[in-house]
Amino acid sequence: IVVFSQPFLPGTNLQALIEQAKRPSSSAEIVVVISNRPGVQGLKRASLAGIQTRVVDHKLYGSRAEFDATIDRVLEEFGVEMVCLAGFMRILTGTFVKKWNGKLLNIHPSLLPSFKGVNAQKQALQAGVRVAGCTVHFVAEEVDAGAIIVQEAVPVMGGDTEESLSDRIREAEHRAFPAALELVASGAVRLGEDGHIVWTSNS
Ligand SMILES: Nc1nc2ccc(CNc3ccc(C(=O)NCCCC(=O)O)cc3)cc2c(=O)[nH]1
Repeated sequence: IVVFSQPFLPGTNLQALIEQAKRPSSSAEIVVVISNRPGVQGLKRASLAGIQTRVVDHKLYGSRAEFDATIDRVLEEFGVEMVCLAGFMRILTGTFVKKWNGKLLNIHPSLLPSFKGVNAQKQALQAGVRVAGCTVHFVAEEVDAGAIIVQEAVPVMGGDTEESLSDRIREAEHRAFPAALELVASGAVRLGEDGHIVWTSNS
């Protein structure tokens, strides 16, 4: 699998995936970590774990299509079969998403379909919900609308701030993303032709 990360994020979702893929029982192996910016925490974490890294700086490309095509070339170079987006905040083109349909996972810090887009935790607080959480989904062309693989709920506590709620959701993310990685890498779950999740019978 490969993971994309973003500079200001601590790369803790990537770290959770690195630790999961290291388990002997894991069906996954992280072969490369790609970042769209140099010098990010995720690249350091990957190197520490002995995983190859690449930087594809989106600012060097004239279009999204060229940026995505370069990422696709790196994925093919490493023989990647599945991609995990961890803090990757660039919207991917339809061409890329179609090619990797059913192989591209993303984690979002809300119980989709509620609170799509950026600052989902803040949206939850402003909506006054008492239950929040995270969602791992297959990436579809429409942002944050792909088929849901795993969700985990967390309580919203009185006095919660965007930071305290984000920290609680992040703990859930570190369980949900590795769980989803295994479900898809092991073949227990796949994306059906109709765009819905298919659970293999013996799972
Ligand atoms: N086509 C497709 N691509 C994605 C790329 C990243 C993520 C991660 N979650 C994301 C959700 C939202 C955004 C967003 O709105 N960023 C501000 C605009 C940045 C830009 O101009 O690129 C980015 C990533 C999800 C998707 C997705 O659901 N579908």
